[in-house]
Amino acid sequence: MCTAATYKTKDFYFGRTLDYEFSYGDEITITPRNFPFKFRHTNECNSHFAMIGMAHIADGYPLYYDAMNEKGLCMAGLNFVRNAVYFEPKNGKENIAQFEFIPYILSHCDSVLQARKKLENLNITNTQFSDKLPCAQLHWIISDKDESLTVESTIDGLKVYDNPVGVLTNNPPFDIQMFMLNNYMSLSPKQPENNFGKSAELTTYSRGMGAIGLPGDLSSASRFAKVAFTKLNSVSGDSESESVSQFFHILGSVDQQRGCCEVAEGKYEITLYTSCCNADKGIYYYTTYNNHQICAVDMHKTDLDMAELTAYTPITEGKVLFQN
Ligand SMILES: C[C@H](CCC(=O)NCCS(=O)(=O)O)[C@H]1CC[C@H]2[C@@H]3[C@H](O)C[C@@H]4C[C@H](O)CC[C@]4(C)[C@H]3C[C@H](O)[C@]12C
Repeated sequence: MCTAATYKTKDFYFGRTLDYEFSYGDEITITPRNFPFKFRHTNECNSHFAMIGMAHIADGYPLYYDAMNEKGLCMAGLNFVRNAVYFEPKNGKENIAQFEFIPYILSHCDSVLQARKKLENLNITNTQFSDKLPCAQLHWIISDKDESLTVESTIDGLKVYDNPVGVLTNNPPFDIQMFMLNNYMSLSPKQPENNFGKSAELTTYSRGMGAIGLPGDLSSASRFAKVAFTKLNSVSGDSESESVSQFFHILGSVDQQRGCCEVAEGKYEITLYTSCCNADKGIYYYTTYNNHQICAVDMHKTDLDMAELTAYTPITEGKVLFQN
């Protein structure tokens, strides 16, 4: 399972948890402006916006899971198993292979508005990166400081939804996830009033009772409601450290601990990493399952006019800071 969220203070933040039972070999990858993107079915692009994000690099190509570009446009792919359908290339369409979708949008678009235009004529194709890497079944969130979209390629074609809550998890399809939020509209960070019945003498015996009914399990529908409630009610200072700290707390509300989600005999899905992009500053923050120290890579500390990728292996072991 995975969860993505946005957050706005002085700057705009975007990130995701990557929940899975194994890693493909992830690297924080900077694609500079002159890296040649040889798209499979459309014109190659040798000069474009630079981007940074988490990717698996295969044959020198950045297979991004989530990323932002230098203009502050952000995007993440999350599992959408059994619902994602990709098509053969179609005449008259901009045909983009599933694995090219993040690089294509982030190299060409400076905003969600521009991405929306690109999506009007886009067909996500079932072209595999290689025999060893079949198509991942995903749907996507595309965000900037002003708005978010959800993109789903299904049997009915490409669907583009406004995403007013700025969150995404996995199944069911996005319109159903949004509809199910109706069930939670009476939840509140404030203590509840007794609306149950006048004759029942009910008291608030604990703090936090306004959100009783907010799900806490790890299913995708439950994480959607949990993280949306947490994000929409989040309060923090607007400094970089307060904002980043709060962002990790928002996604921490749907963190997956080893042992709670068994996917095969003795195999468990865990939060392999959590990312937080400062989309205004081009900084990619992350933590990993065993490293809670927030680490960061700043895209502007590399030469963005190069043609070669720069990759950083995530620091996966944490250190305890003894004070005595
Ligand atoms: C496994 C990841 C999604 C995690 C997730 O959503 N888990 C939820 C599990 S569940 O549904 O709720 O059961 C996805 C996100 C991005 C994916 C990767 C990216 O799409 C880039 C390439 C694409 C290639 O086609 C396959 C390898 C790959 C390197 C993908 C491997 C894997 O499918 C990734 C890493």
